[in-house]
Amino acid sequence: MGSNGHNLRLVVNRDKQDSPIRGLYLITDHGDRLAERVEAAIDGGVRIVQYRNKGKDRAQRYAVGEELRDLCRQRGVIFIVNDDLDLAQQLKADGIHLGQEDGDPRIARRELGPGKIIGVSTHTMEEALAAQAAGADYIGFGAMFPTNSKEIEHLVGPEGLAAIRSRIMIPIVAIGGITRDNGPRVVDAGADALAVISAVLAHPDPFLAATELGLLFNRRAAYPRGAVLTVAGSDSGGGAGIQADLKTVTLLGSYGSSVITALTAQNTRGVSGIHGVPPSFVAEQLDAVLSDIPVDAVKTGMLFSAEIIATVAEKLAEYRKRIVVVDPVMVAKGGAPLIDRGAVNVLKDRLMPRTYLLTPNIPEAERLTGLTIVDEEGMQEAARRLFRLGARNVLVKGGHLVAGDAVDILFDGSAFHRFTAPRILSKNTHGTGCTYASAIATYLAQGEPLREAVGRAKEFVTVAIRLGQPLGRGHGPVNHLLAADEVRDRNPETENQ
Ligand SMILES: Cc1ncc(COP(=O)(O)OP(=O)(O)O)c(N)n1
Ligand SMILES: Cc1ncsc1CCOP(=O)(O)O
Ligand SMILES: [Mg+2]
Repeated sequence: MGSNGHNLRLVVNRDKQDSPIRGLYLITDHGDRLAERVEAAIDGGVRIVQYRNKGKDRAQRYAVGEELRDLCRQRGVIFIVNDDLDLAQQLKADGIHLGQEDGDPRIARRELGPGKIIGVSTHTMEEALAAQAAGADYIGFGAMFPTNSKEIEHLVGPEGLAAIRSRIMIPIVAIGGITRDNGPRVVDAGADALAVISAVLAHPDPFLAATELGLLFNRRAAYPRGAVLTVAGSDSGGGAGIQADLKTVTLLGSYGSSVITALTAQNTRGVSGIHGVPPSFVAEQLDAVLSDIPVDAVKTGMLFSAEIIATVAEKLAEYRKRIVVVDPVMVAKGGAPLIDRGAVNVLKDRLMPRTYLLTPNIPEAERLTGLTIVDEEGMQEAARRLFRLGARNVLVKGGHLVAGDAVDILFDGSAFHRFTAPRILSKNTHGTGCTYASAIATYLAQGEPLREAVGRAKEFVTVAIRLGQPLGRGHGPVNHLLAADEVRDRNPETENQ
Protein backbone atom coordinates (compact mmCIF):
# COMPACT_ATOMS: atom_id res chain seq x y z
CA MET A 1 0.00 0.00 0.00
CA GLY A 2 1.40 3.40 -0.92
CA SER A 3 2.11 6.08 1.61
CA ASN A 4 -1.15 7.77 0.74
CA GLY A 5 -2.98 4.89 2.47
CA HIS A 6 -4.68 3.63 -0.68
CA ASN A 7 -4.05 0.65 -2.91
CA LEU A 8 -3.06 2.99 -5.68
CA ARG A 9 0.25 2.13 -7.30
CA LEU A 10 2.58 5.03 -6.79
CA VAL A 11 3.46 5.85 -10.36
CA VAL A 12 6.50 8.07 -10.28
CA ASN A 13 6.73 10.34 -13.27
CA ARG A 14 10.37 11.18 -13.82
CA ASP A 15 9.59 14.48 -15.49
CA LYS A 16 10.34 17.00 -12.81
CA GLN A 17 7.21 18.99 -13.56
CA ASP A 18 4.93 16.13 -12.45
CA SER A 19 7.17 14.49 -9.90
CA PRO A 20 6.02 14.39 -6.24
CA ILE A 21 9.62 15.14 -5.25
CA ARG A 22 9.27 18.83 -4.55
CA GLY A 23 9.12 21.18 -1.60
CA LEU A 24 10.39 20.43 1.88
CA TYR A 25 12.19 17.07 2.29
CA LEU A 26 12.96 16.05 5.88
CA ILE A 27 15.73 13.65 6.82
CA THR A 28 15.52 12.09 10.27
CA ASP A 29 18.14 12.45 12.99
CA HIS A 30 18.95 10.15 15.91
CA GLY A 31 17.42 12.32 18.63
CA ASP A 32 14.70 11.57 21.18
CA ARG A 33 10.99 12.04 20.52
CA LEU A 34 11.69 11.56 16.81
CA ALA A 35 8.13 10.70 15.74
CA GLU A 36 6.72 13.64 17.70
CA ARG A 37 9.14 16.06 16.03
CA VAL A 38 8.58 14.55 12.59
CA GLU A 39 4.80 14.85 13.05
CA ALA A 40 5.13 18.54 13.94
CA ALA A 41 7.28 19.05 10.85
CA ILE A 42 4.69 17.30 8.67
CA ASP A 43 1.99 19.56 10.13
CA GLY A 44 4.22 22.49 9.20
CA GLY A 45 4.44 21.43 5.56
CA VAL A 46 6.98 18.60 5.12
CA ARG A 47 5.85 16.33 2.27
CA ILE A 48 8.72 13.85 2.05
CA VAL A 49 10.39 12.04 4.97
CA GLN A 50 13.64 10.13 4.59
CA TYR A 51 14.32 7.67 7.40
CA ARG A 52 18.11 7.76 7.93
CA ASN A 53 19.24 5.51 10.76
CA LYS A 54 22.89 4.53 10.96
CA GLY A 55 22.42 2.42 14.08
CA LYS A 56 23.58 -1.19 14.36
CA ASP A 57 20.52 -2.56 16.10
CA ARG A 58 18.40 -3.88 13.25
CA ALA A 59 15.30 -4.50 15.35
CA GLN A 60 15.42 -0.95 16.67
CA ARG A 61 15.92 0.43 13.18
CA TYR A 62 12.89 -1.52 11.95
CA ALA A 63 10.69 -0.53 14.89
CA VAL A 64 11.42 3.18 14.51
CA GLY A 65 11.03 2.90 10.76
CA GLU A 66 7.66 1.21 11.10
CA GLU A 67 6.36 3.99 13.35
CA LEU A 68 7.51 6.68 10.93
CA ARG A 69 6.14 4.81 7.91
CA ASP A 70 2.71 4.54 9.54
CA LEU A 71 2.78 8.25 10.41
CA CYS A 72 3.66 9.13 6.81
CA ARG A 73 0.91 6.91 5.44
CA GLN A 74 -1.66 8.47 7.73
CA ARG A 75 -0.63 11.93 6.52
CA GLY A 76 -0.16 11.16 2.84
CA VAL A 77 3.59 11.88 3.08
CA ILE A 78 6.19 10.07 0.96
CA PHE A 79 8.35 7.73 3.09
CA ILE A 80 11.85 6.98 1.82
CA VAL A 81 14.54 4.82 3.47
CA ASN A 82 18.20 5.84 3.39
CA ASP A 83 20.87 3.42 2.12
CA ASP A 84 19.40 0.06 3.20
CA LEU A 85 17.56 -1.80 0.39
CA ASP A 86 16.47 -4.69 2.63
CA LEU A 87 15.06 -2.32 5.23
CA ALA A 88 13.25 -0.37 2.50
CA GLN A 89 11.64 -3.59 1.27
CA GLN A 90 10.78 -4.83 4.77
CA LEU A 91 9.14 -1.50 5.62
CA LYS A 92 7.38 -1.38 2.23
CA ALA A 93 8.73 2.13 1.86
CA ASP A 94 7.80 4.36 -1.06
CA GLY A 95 11.41 4.48 -2.08
CA ILE A 96 15.08 4.44 -1.24
CA HIS A 97 17.89 6.97 -1.22
CA LEU A 98 21.33 5.69 -2.23
CA GLY A 99 24.70 7.28 -1.72
CA GLN A 100 27.47 6.86 -4.23
CA GLU A 101 28.75 3.94 -2.11
CA ASP A 102 25.34 2.46 -1.27
CA GLY A 103 24.71 0.34 -4.31
CA ASP A 104 23.68 0.54 -7.96
CA PRO A 105 20.34 2.29 -8.61
CA ARG A 106 19.71 -0.20 -11.44
CA ILE A 107 19.79 -3.07 -8.95
CA ALA A 108 17.56 -1.13 -6.58
CA ARG A 109 15.14 -0.55 -9.46
CA ARG A 110 15.12 -4.28 -10.26
CA GLU A 111 14.50 -5.16 -6.61
CA LEU A 112 11.91 -2.46 -5.87
CA GLY A 113 10.08 -2.23 -9.21
CA PRO A 114 8.94 0.74 -11.36
CA GLY A 115 6.49 2.19 -8.85
CA LYS A 116 9.05 3.03 -6.19
CA ILE A 117 11.13 6.18 -5.86
CA ILE A 118 14.90 5.93 -6.19
CA GLY A 119 17.07 8.87 -5.22
CA VAL A 120 20.82 9.08 -5.63
CA SER A 121 23.34 11.33 -3.84
CA THR A 122 25.47 13.30 -6.26
CA HIS A 123 28.18 15.93 -5.90
CA THR A 124 29.36 16.63 -9.46
CA MET A 125 27.92 17.04 -12.95
CA GLU A 126 29.26 13.62 -13.88
CA GLU A 127 27.63 11.91 -10.92
CA ALA A 128 24.36 13.75 -11.59
CA LEU A 129 24.27 12.77 -15.27
CA ALA A 130 25.17 9.19 -14.41
CA ALA A 131 22.37 8.95 -11.85
CA GLN A 132 19.89 10.40 -14.35
CA ALA A 133 21.05 7.93 -16.99
CA ALA A 134 20.75 5.06 -14.49
CA GLY A 135 17.04 5.83 -14.04
CA ALA A 136 17.07 7.71 -10.73
CA ASP A 137 13.81 9.51 -9.98
CA TYR A 138 15.67 12.39 -8.35
CA ILE A 139 19.15 13.34 -7.25
CA GLY A 140 20.37 14.68 -3.94
CA PHE A 141 22.98 17.37 -4.61
CA GLY A 142 25.30 18.94 -2.09
CA ALA A 143 26.54 19.99 0.18
CA MET A 144 25.13 23.51 -0.22
CA PHE A 145 26.75 24.86 2.93
CA PRO A 146 28.90 23.57 5.80
CA THR A 147 27.01 21.30 8.17
CA ASN A 148 27.50 19.61 11.53
CA SER A 149 25.12 16.80 10.63
CA LYS A 150 27.57 14.86 8.49
CA GLU A 151 31.19 14.80 7.47
CA ILE A 152 31.11 16.19 3.95
CA GLU A 153 33.76 15.95 1.23
CA HIS A 154 32.10 18.14 -1.39
CA LEU A 155 31.00 21.72 -0.69
CA VAL A 156 29.39 22.62 -4.01
CA GLY A 157 27.15 25.50 -2.91
CA PRO A 158 24.09 26.90 -4.71
CA GLU A 159 26.41 27.90 -7.56
CA GLY A 160 27.23 24.24 -8.14
CA LEU A 161 23.53 23.47 -8.32
CA ALA A 162 22.90 26.26 -10.81
CA ALA A 163 25.70 24.82 -12.97
CA ILE A 164 24.02 21.42 -13.35
CA ARG A 165 20.41 22.62 -13.49
CA SER A 166 20.06 22.95 -17.25
CA ARG A 167 21.27 19.38 -17.90
CA ILE A 168 19.27 17.57 -15.19
CA MET A 169 15.67 16.83 -16.13
CA ILE A 170 14.73 15.02 -12.94
CA PRO A 171 14.12 16.78 -9.59
CA ILE A 172 17.17 18.13 -7.77
CA VAL A 173 16.99 17.85 -3.98
CA ALA A 174 19.51 20.24 -2.46
CA ILE A 175 21.09 19.25 0.83
CA GLY A 176 23.62 20.35 3.41
CA GLY A 177 23.47 23.15 5.96
CA ILE A 178 20.26 24.63 4.55
CA THR A 179 18.41 27.11 6.77
CA ARG A 180 15.58 29.66 6.44
CA ASP A 181 18.11 32.42 5.86
CA ASN A 182 20.34 30.77 3.21
CA GLY A 183 17.55 28.74 1.62
CA PRO A 184 16.49 31.48 -0.83
CA ARG A 185 19.85 31.16 -2.62
CA VAL A 186 19.27 27.43 -3.07
CA VAL A 187 15.71 27.78 -4.34
CA ASP A 188 16.78 30.62 -6.66
CA ALA A 189 19.57 28.37 -8.02
CA GLY A 190 16.88 25.92 -9.20
CA ALA A 191 16.41 23.33 -6.44
CA ASP A 192 13.09 21.51 -6.64
CA ALA A 193 13.27 20.40 -3.01
CA LEU A 194 15.27 21.30 0.09
CA ALA A 195 16.50 18.38 2.23
CA VAL A 196 17.11 19.34 5.83
CA ILE A 197 17.86 17.71 9.16
CA SER A 198 18.86 20.22 11.81
CA ALA A 199 17.06 23.34 10.52
CA VAL A 200 13.79 21.59 11.40
CA LEU A 201 14.51 18.71 13.79
CA ALA A 202 16.94 20.65 15.99
CA HIS A 203 14.59 23.67 16.09
CA PRO A 204 12.58 24.11 19.33
CA ASP A 205 9.47 24.50 17.16
CA PRO A 206 9.68 22.10 14.17
CA PHE A 207 6.21 23.16 13.01
CA LEU A 208 7.28 26.80 12.66
CA ALA A 209 10.67 25.90 11.20
CA ALA A 210 9.00 23.78 8.50
CA THR A 211 6.47 26.54 7.83
CA GLU A 212 9.20 29.14 7.32
CA LEU A 213 11.21 26.88 5.00
CA GLY A 214 8.11 25.89 3.05
CA LEU A 215 7.39 29.53 2.21
CA LEU A 216 10.69 29.69 0.29
CA PHE A 217 9.10 27.75 -2.57
CA ASN A 218 6.72 30.64 -3.21
CA ARG A 219 9.73 32.47 -4.64
CA ARG A 220 9.16 30.69 -7.92
CA ALA A 221 5.36 30.55 -7.93
CA ALA A 222 3.35 32.32 -10.63
CA TYR A 223 1.97 35.75 -9.76
CA PRO A 224 0.12 36.53 -7.61
CA ARG A 225 2.57 34.54 -5.46
CA GLY A 226 1.79 33.90 -1.79
CA ALA A 227 -1.49 34.71 -0.07
CA VAL A 228 -1.95 37.30 2.67
CA LEU A 229 -4.99 37.70 4.90
CA THR A 230 -5.52 41.09 6.48
CA VAL A 231 -7.64 41.23 9.65
CA ALA A 232 -8.29 44.94 10.18
CA GLY A 233 -10.74 47.80 10.10
CA SER A 234 -12.20 49.50 7.04
CA ASP A 235 -11.08 53.08 6.38
CA SER A 236 -13.82 54.67 4.25
CA GLY A 237 -11.26 57.22 3.07
CA GLY A 238 -9.22 54.46 1.48
CA GLY A 239 -5.86 55.54 2.91
CA ALA A 240 -5.39 53.09 5.76
CA GLY A 241 -7.00 49.89 7.07
CA ILE A 242 -7.86 46.97 4.87
CA GLN A 243 -7.95 49.29 1.90
CA ALA A 244 -4.27 50.15 2.31
CA ASP A 245 -3.49 46.52 3.10
CA LEU A 246 -5.14 45.10 -0.01
CA LYS A 247 -3.55 47.76 -2.24
CA THR A 248 -0.14 46.90 -0.80
CA VAL A 249 -0.53 43.11 -1.04
CA THR A 250 -1.87 43.26 -4.59
CA LEU A 251 0.57 45.81 -5.97
CA LEU A 252 3.54 43.92 -4.50
CA GLY A 253 2.41 40.72 -6.22
CA SER A 254 0.52 38.54 -3.74
CA TYR A 255 -3.11 37.49 -3.32
CA GLY A 256 -4.98 39.44 -0.63
CA SER A 257 -8.07 38.48 1.34
CA SER A 258 -9.64 40.36 4.23
CA VAL A 259 -11.60 40.00 7.47
CA ILE A 260 -13.15 43.26 8.64
CA THR A 261 -13.17 43.97 12.38
CA ALA A 262 -14.71 47.45 12.37
CA LEU A 263 -16.19 50.02 10.03
CA THR A 264 -14.85 53.53 10.39
CA ALA A 265 -16.32 56.68 8.88
CA GLN A 266 -12.97 58.26 8.12
CA ASN A 267 -11.21 60.63 5.76
CA THR A 268 -7.88 62.45 5.59
CA ARG A 269 -8.89 64.65 8.50
CA GLY A 270 -9.86 61.95 11.01
CA VAL A 271 -12.42 59.44 12.23
CA SER A 272 -15.99 60.60 12.74
CA GLY A 273 -17.55 57.26 13.64
CA ILE A 274 -16.77 53.61 14.37
CA HIS A 275 -18.95 50.52 14.30
CA GLY A 276 -17.32 47.38 15.66
CA VAL A 277 -18.19 44.13 13.88
CA PRO A 278 -19.76 41.51 16.20
CA PRO A 279 -16.99 39.11 17.29
CA SER A 280 -19.11 36.17 16.12
CA PHE A 281 -19.11 37.61 12.61
CA VAL A 282 -15.37 38.19 12.74
CA ALA A 283 -15.11 34.48 13.57
CA GLU A 284 -17.43 33.64 10.67
CA GLN A 285 -15.29 35.66 8.25
CA LEU A 286 -12.12 33.97 9.54
CA ASP A 287 -13.66 30.52 9.12
CA ALA A 288 -14.79 31.38 5.61
CA VAL A 289 -11.31 32.46 4.51
CA LEU A 290 -9.06 30.09 6.47
CA SER A 291 -11.14 27.00 5.68
CA ASP A 292 -10.70 27.57 1.96
CA ILE A 293 -7.86 29.88 0.98
CA PRO A 294 -4.25 28.70 1.55
CA VAL A 295 -3.17 31.77 3.52
CA ASP A 296 0.64 32.00 3.89
CA ALA A 297 0.76 35.08 6.13
CA VAL A 298 -1.73 36.95 8.27
CA LYS A 299 -1.52 40.67 9.05
CA THR A 300 -3.62 42.21 11.80
CA GLY A 301 -4.38 45.92 12.12
CA MET A 302 -7.24 47.58 14.02
CA LEU A 303 -8.82 44.88 16.17
CA PHE A 304 -11.04 47.29 18.11
CA SER A 305 -12.11 45.21 21.13
CA ALA A 306 -10.91 42.61 23.63
CA GLU A 307 -13.51 40.14 22.33
CA ILE A 308 -12.34 40.50 18.74
CA ILE A 309 -8.68 40.09 19.76
CA ALA A 310 -9.55 36.92 21.69
CA THR A 311 -11.53 35.63 18.70
CA VAL A 312 -8.64 36.27 16.30
CA ALA A 313 -6.15 34.57 18.65
CA GLU A 314 -8.41 31.52 18.94
CA LYS A 315 -8.83 31.20 15.17
CA LEU A 316 -5.11 31.61 14.51
CA ALA A 317 -4.55 28.71 16.92
CA GLU A 318 -7.37 26.63 15.41
CA TYR A 319 -5.99 27.01 11.88
CA ARG A 320 -2.37 26.81 13.10
CA LYS A 321 -1.38 30.08 11.43
CA ARG A 322 2.07 31.08 12.68
CA ILE A 323 3.32 33.68 10.18
CA VAL A 324 1.36 36.50 11.79
CA VAL A 325 2.38 40.16 11.54
CA VAL A 326 0.61 42.17 14.25
CA ASP A 327 0.48 45.93 13.76
CA PRO A 328 -0.85 46.96 17.19
CA VAL A 329 -3.05 49.81 15.93
CA MET A 330 -4.24 51.92 18.85
CA VAL A 331 -4.65 55.51 17.72
CA ALA A 332 -5.63 56.92 14.33
CA LYS A 333 -3.44 59.53 12.60
CA GLY A 334 -5.81 62.23 13.81
CA GLY A 335 -5.68 60.99 17.42
CA ALA A 336 -8.92 58.98 17.62
CA PRO A 337 -8.61 55.81 19.77
CA LEU A 338 -9.00 52.65 17.66
CA ILE A 339 -8.94 50.11 20.48
CA ASP A 340 -10.86 49.98 23.74
CA ARG A 341 -9.00 50.18 27.05
CA GLY A 342 -9.35 46.59 28.16
CA ALA A 343 -8.18 45.29 24.81
CA VAL A 344 -4.50 46.13 25.30
CA ASN A 345 -4.11 43.49 28.01
CA VAL A 346 -5.90 40.89 25.92
CA LEU A 347 -3.61 41.73 23.01
CA LYS A 348 -0.59 41.15 25.27
CA ASP A 349 -1.95 37.97 26.86
CA ARG A 350 -3.66 36.26 23.94
CA LEU A 351 -2.34 37.58 20.64
CA MET A 352 1.32 38.34 21.27
CA PRO A 353 2.19 34.69 22.03
CA ARG A 354 0.90 33.90 18.53
CA THR A 355 2.75 36.79 16.90
CA TYR A 356 5.58 36.17 14.45
CA LEU A 357 6.39 39.87 14.11
CA LEU A 358 5.02 42.78 16.19
CA THR A 359 5.38 46.22 14.55
CA PRO A 360 4.65 48.94 17.13
CA ASN A 361 5.46 52.59 16.59
CA ILE A 362 6.88 54.55 19.53
CA PRO A 363 3.54 55.48 21.17
CA GLU A 364 2.26 51.92 20.77
CA ALA A 365 5.49 50.46 22.19
CA GLU A 366 5.22 52.85 25.14
CA ARG A 367 1.61 51.85 25.81
CA LEU A 368 2.45 48.13 25.60
CA THR A 369 5.53 48.34 27.83
CA GLY A 370 4.94 51.35 30.08
CA LEU A 371 8.33 52.72 28.99
CA THR A 372 9.07 56.26 27.84
CA ILE A 373 11.09 55.97 24.63
CA VAL A 374 13.24 58.92 23.55
CA ASP A 375 16.07 57.23 21.64
CA GLU A 376 17.29 53.99 20.04
CA GLU A 377 18.34 52.58 23.37
CA GLY A 378 14.78 52.95 24.58
CA MET A 379 13.56 51.30 21.38
CA GLN A 380 15.86 48.33 22.03
CA GLU A 381 14.64 47.95 25.63
CA ALA A 382 11.03 48.09 24.46
CA ALA A 383 11.75 45.42 21.84
CA ARG A 384 13.31 43.16 24.47
CA ARG A 385 10.31 43.52 26.77
CA LEU A 386 7.83 42.87 23.96
CA PHE A 387 9.85 39.77 22.97
CA ARG A 388 9.58 38.55 26.55
CA LEU A 389 5.80 39.06 26.32
CA GLY A 390 5.75 36.44 23.57
CA ALA A 391 6.27 38.12 20.22
CA ARG A 392 8.81 35.99 18.32
CA ASN A 393 10.25 39.04 16.57
CA VAL A 394 9.70 42.77 17.29
CA LEU A 395 10.12 45.74 14.95
CA VAL A 396 9.96 49.05 16.84
CA LYS A 397 9.44 51.83 14.29
CA GLY A 398 11.22 55.08 15.03
CA GLY A 399 9.22 57.46 12.84
CA HIS A 400 7.93 59.36 15.86
CA LEU A 401 11.45 60.20 17.08
CA VAL A 402 12.08 63.75 15.94
CA ALA A 403 15.79 63.72 15.16
CA GLY A 404 17.77 62.23 12.30
CA ASP A 405 16.91 59.43 9.91
CA ALA A 406 13.82 57.26 10.26
CA VAL A 407 15.37 54.30 12.10
CA ASP A 408 13.52 51.06 12.88
CA ILE A 409 14.92 48.40 15.21
CA LEU A 410 14.24 44.69 14.65
CA PHE A 411 14.87 42.28 17.53
CA ASP A 412 14.78 38.54 16.72
CA GLY A 413 15.36 37.29 20.25
CA SER A 414 19.13 37.28 19.96
CA ALA A 415 20.27 40.24 17.88
CA PHE A 416 19.22 43.78 16.92
CA HIS A 417 19.07 44.86 13.28
CA ARG A 418 18.78 48.54 12.23
CA PHE A 419 16.82 49.67 9.20
CA THR A 420 17.32 53.31 8.26
CA ALA A 421 15.87 55.59 5.62
CA PRO A 422 15.94 59.35 5.13
CA ARG A 423 13.24 61.00 7.21
CA ILE A 424 10.72 62.49 4.78
CA LEU A 425 8.85 65.52 6.10
CA SER A 426 5.35 65.24 4.67
CA LYS A 427 1.81 65.42 5.96
CA ASN A 428 0.69 62.81 3.43
CA THR A 429 1.53 59.82 5.58
CA HIS A 430 -1.93 58.36 6.20
CA GLY A 431 -1.75 54.57 6.17
CA THR A 432 2.02 54.33 6.69
CA GLY A 433 1.88 51.72 9.46
CA CYS A 434 -0.73 49.55 7.73
CA THR A 435 1.24 49.69 4.49
CA TYR A 436 4.56 48.82 6.15
CA ALA A 437 3.15 45.81 8.05
CA SER A 438 1.26 44.56 4.99
CA ALA A 439 4.35 44.86 2.85
CA ILE A 440 6.33 42.78 5.37
CA ALA A 441 3.58 40.13 5.43
CA THR A 442 3.56 40.09 1.63
CA TYR A 443 7.31 39.61 1.29
CA LEU A 444 7.20 36.87 3.96
CA ALA A 445 4.43 35.15 1.98
CA GLN A 446 6.62 35.40 -1.13
CA GLY A 447 9.42 33.52 0.60
CA GLU A 448 11.67 36.31 1.79
CA PRO A 449 13.37 35.63 5.14
CA LEU A 450 12.38 38.08 7.86
CA ARG A 451 15.26 40.59 7.63
CA GLU A 452 14.96 40.80 3.85
CA ALA A 453 11.18 41.17 4.12
CA VAL A 454 11.56 44.07 6.57
CA GLY A 455 14.27 45.71 4.45
CA ARG A 456 12.23 45.55 1.25
CA ALA A 457 9.07 46.73 3.05
CA LYS A 458 11.00 49.67 4.54
CA GLU A 459 12.16 50.63 1.06
CA PHE A 460 8.59 50.36 -0.29
CA VAL A 461 6.95 52.43 2.45
CA THR A 462 9.67 55.09 2.29
CA VAL A 463 9.05 55.56 -1.43
CA ALA A 464 5.28 55.50 -0.84
CA ILE A 465 5.67 58.36 1.67
CA ARG A 466 8.00 60.32 -0.61
CA LEU A 467 5.40 60.05 -3.41
CA GLY A 468 2.47 60.60 -1.03
CA GLN A 469 -0.70 62.07 -2.51
CA PRO A 470 -1.89 65.60 -1.47
CA LEU A 471 -5.47 64.29 -1.36
CA GLY A 472 -8.20 65.78 0.86
CA ARG A 473 -7.72 68.58 3.38
CA GLY A 474 -5.89 66.54 5.99
CA HIS A 475 -3.24 63.82 5.92
CA GLY A 476 -3.13 62.48 2.37
CA PRO A 477 -2.46 58.78 1.70
CA VAL A 478 0.91 57.29 0.85
CA ASN A 479 1.30 56.39 -2.81
CA HIS A 480 1.08 52.62 -3.13
CA LEU A 481 0.88 52.54 -6.92
CA LEU A 482 3.92 54.58 -7.85
CA ALA A 483 5.94 53.08 -4.99
CA ALA A 484 5.24 49.56 -6.24
CA ASP A 485 6.31 50.57 -9.74
CA GLU A 486 9.53 52.12 -8.43
CA VAL A 487 10.60 49.24 -6.18
CA ARG A 488 9.73 46.75 -8.91
CA ASP A 489 12.01 48.64 -11.30
CA ARG A 490 14.77 48.64 -8.68
CA ASN A 491 14.48 44.86 -8.13
CA PRO A 492 13.71 43.51 -11.66
CA GLU A 493 15.31 40.10 -10.96
CA THR A 494 12.78 39.32 -8.25
CA GLU A 495 9.97 39.94 -10.71
CA ASN A 496 11.25 37.57 -13.37
CA GLN A 497 11.67 34.44 -11.25
C1 LIG B 1 18.22 13.80 -0.44
C2 LIG B 1 19.51 13.30 0.08
N1 LIG B 1 20.66 13.70 -0.51
C3 LIG B 1 21.84 13.24 -0.03
C4 LIG B 1 21.89 12.38 1.02
C5 LIG B 1 23.17 11.82 1.52
O1 LIG B 1 23.06 10.45 1.34
P1 LIG B 1 24.37 9.59 1.38
O2 LIG B 1 25.34 10.13 0.44
O3 LIG B 1 23.99 8.16 1.26
O4 LIG B 1 24.93 9.84 2.81
P2 LIG B 1 24.19 9.35 4.13
O5 LIG B 1 22.90 10.07 4.18
O6 LIG B 1 24.01 7.86 3.97
O7 LIG B 1 25.15 9.70 5.21
C6 LIG B 1 20.67 11.95 1.61
N2 LIG B 1 20.69 11.08 2.66
N3 LIG B 1 19.50 12.42 1.12
C1 LIG C 1 22.83 13.61 5.10
C2 LIG C 1 23.59 14.70 4.43
N1 LIG C 1 24.17 14.52 3.22
C3 LIG C 1 24.82 15.58 2.76
S1 LIG C 1 24.78 16.85 3.90
C4 LIG C 1 23.82 15.93 4.98
C5 LIG C 1 23.40 16.48 6.31
C6 LIG C 1 22.24 17.44 6.16
O1 LIG C 1 21.87 17.87 7.47
P1 LIG C 1 21.60 19.43 7.79
O2 LIG C 1 20.36 19.79 7.07
O3 LIG C 1 21.42 19.45 9.28
O4 LIG C 1 22.79 20.19 7.33
MG1 LIG D 1 24.30 6.67 2.31
